[in-house]
Amino acid sequence: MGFLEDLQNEILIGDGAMGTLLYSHGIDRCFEELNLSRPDQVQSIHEAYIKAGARVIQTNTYGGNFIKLSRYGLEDDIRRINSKAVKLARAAAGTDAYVLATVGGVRAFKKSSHTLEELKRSFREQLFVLLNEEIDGLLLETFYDLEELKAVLDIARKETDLPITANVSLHETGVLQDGTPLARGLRELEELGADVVGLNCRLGPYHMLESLDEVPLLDKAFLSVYPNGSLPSVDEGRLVYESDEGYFAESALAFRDQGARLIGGCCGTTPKHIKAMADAVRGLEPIREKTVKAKKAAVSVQERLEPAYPPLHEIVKERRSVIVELDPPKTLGLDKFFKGAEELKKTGIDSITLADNSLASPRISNVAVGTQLKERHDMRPLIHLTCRDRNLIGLQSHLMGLHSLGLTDVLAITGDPSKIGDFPGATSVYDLSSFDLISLIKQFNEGLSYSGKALGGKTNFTVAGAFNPNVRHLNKAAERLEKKIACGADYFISQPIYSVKQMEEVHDAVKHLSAPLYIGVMPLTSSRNAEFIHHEIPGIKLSDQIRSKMAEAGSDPVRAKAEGIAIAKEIIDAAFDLFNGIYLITPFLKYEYSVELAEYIRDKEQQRSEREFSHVQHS
Ligand SMILES: Cc1cc2nc3c(=O)[nH]c(=O)nc-3n(C[C@H](O)[C@H](O)[C@H](O)COP(=O)(O)OP(=O)(O)OC[C@H]3O[C@@H](n4cnc5c(N)ncnc54)[C@H](O)[C@@H]3O)c2cc1C
Ligand code: MET
Ligand SMILES: [Zn+2]
Repeated sequence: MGFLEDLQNEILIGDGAMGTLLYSHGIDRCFEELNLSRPDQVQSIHEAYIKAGARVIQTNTYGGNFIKLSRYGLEDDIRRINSKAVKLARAAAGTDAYVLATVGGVRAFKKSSHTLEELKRSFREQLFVLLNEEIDGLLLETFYDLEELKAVLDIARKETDLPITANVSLHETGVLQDGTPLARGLRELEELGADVVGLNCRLGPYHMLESLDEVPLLDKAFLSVYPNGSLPSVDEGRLVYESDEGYFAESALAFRDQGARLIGGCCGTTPKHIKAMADAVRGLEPIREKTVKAKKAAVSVQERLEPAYPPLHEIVKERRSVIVELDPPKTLGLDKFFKGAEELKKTGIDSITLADNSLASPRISNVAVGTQLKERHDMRPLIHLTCRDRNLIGLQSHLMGLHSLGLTDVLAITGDPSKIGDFPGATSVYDLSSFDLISLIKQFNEGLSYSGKALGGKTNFTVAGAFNPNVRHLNKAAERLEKKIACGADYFISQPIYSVKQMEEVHDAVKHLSAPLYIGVMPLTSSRNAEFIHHEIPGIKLSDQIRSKMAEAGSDPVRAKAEGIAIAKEIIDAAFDLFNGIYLITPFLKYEYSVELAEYIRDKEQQRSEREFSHVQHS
């Protein structure tokens, strides 16, 4: 008989964890390398599981791919590690158990961490080694990312007729990370040729049972389930799992009732758990019919509310649009800030943009300031949102908070690293990249959290991405914008530009993009300010002419301001025919600069329309 033939008629018990068991024995390094350095230890764990009643064991190859092994400098040992792993499992199994060769998922919650092509290369290499050894099937496990699992499954299915088990992992009950309901995800895996499909890791029996409630028996594929021992807790810095075997015996019976035919354990489980499950289901037939529980009343996803304002990316496609960065102060007083905001409001600008602790130094929260601008000053705030200061939990909480306050305009950025700011020792979080953050916000607009959980409503954010043209290869910077558009960016806002020539080059580099760009203009305030920007801001070079104009103004603040404004106006003149959107950056809260430039743009635009109007009348 073979693995799949046995599953036709009976419930097979799988093994339990390898990694956490080794860890509980005090081993805290690359577990797969132990196949070479401590083969006895790996084999004795396999033997302990078989003795406990496991009839299906898995090789110690979970992280045996190029991407994971190269983290330990073991990329040259991929073949040896995987091939030895199969030999150890085979030696332990004899004819008492089937040996499945394990291939573990790589992507955790960041899609952008590895491209699909990198993943495929890495898996292909590992699969090639495993399939050349004496195995009874493959076990693809711990895949949070369905796209990744489908890619591996597709490769494997084309390479072998051996049975393939494909297990996904969930952050939330019943739903995959991208929002796909579990039942649908498993069906897709079955259609791609998986012989056994199911769940492993991350959740304990309780949440796995809840998840399986909504999964019917499939046409061809059998169901598998490998729960974790429990949620982990931390004991003196070490992760520990606590659950008793009695609970696992009950759970095994409940898994059988849900239609599972291959039942094992994942992180935190031990031979004791496996024995309890094997004893519990021994002699029991698998169920052959299952009534799927009526779906819990779907969370009523309200239709997306209309945003309070027309989206900036639509406005700027139609007409001239000015947005002004006026940063929340670094100290407590806000009088000058709101005075500046009121003055800017009179110029008719479309929005005030609020930095998120720019240059990695703390400023008054832009959400607090933005809410006051909106509520008390009837102005439209655009909130910068960095990945530096908040982890994946904080970012999602922040987004829900912004939504509840009606702050729907956001600029999603990576954020300057902490080491350049006032607190260089502070952690730069970077759980997400700017690309991931843009995708996350768009996922919120679809009513789903990062883990695919329903948010009970849809947000209506519009998302800007940052554009830094002050780099060596402008075409590479433009490629990043294309990638940001693919993630969902609606428009872009650029760093300041200081030369007409650069303005034209930028226009050439972005004119093919579907998303509009607000071009950055920041007036110089003094010769020292100009010299600082020229010498110390990476990528920005001012022309000799600009620097000498600022130098000639000397230390007279009135003359320096006049020069700074005059230079900015020249840049604005050059921008006028190339970009509808202008982003004025206020230097050091000196709002009078931005007010004067915003008035200049408004008047220039007005004169232009009057000219066009009279031209139409006379023609
Ligand atoms: C309009 C605007 C507003 C900003 N507001 C803030 C703010 O409020 N708070 C704050 O902390 N920072 C702010 N910044 C700075 C910004 O976070 C950093 O400049 C950032 O690292 C680059 O923008 P990004 O976040 O889109 O980075 P990404 O495009 O995600 O780039 C990430 C990393 O790749 C590098 N990179 C980008 N393009 C290239 C390229 N072509 N070649 C090589 N390397 C490249 C970047 O230097 C960066 O380290 C702002 C920038 C802009 C343009
Ligand atoms: C991280 S999920 C578990 C991987 C593998 N099956 C192990 O037990 O070590
Ligand atoms: Zn696990």
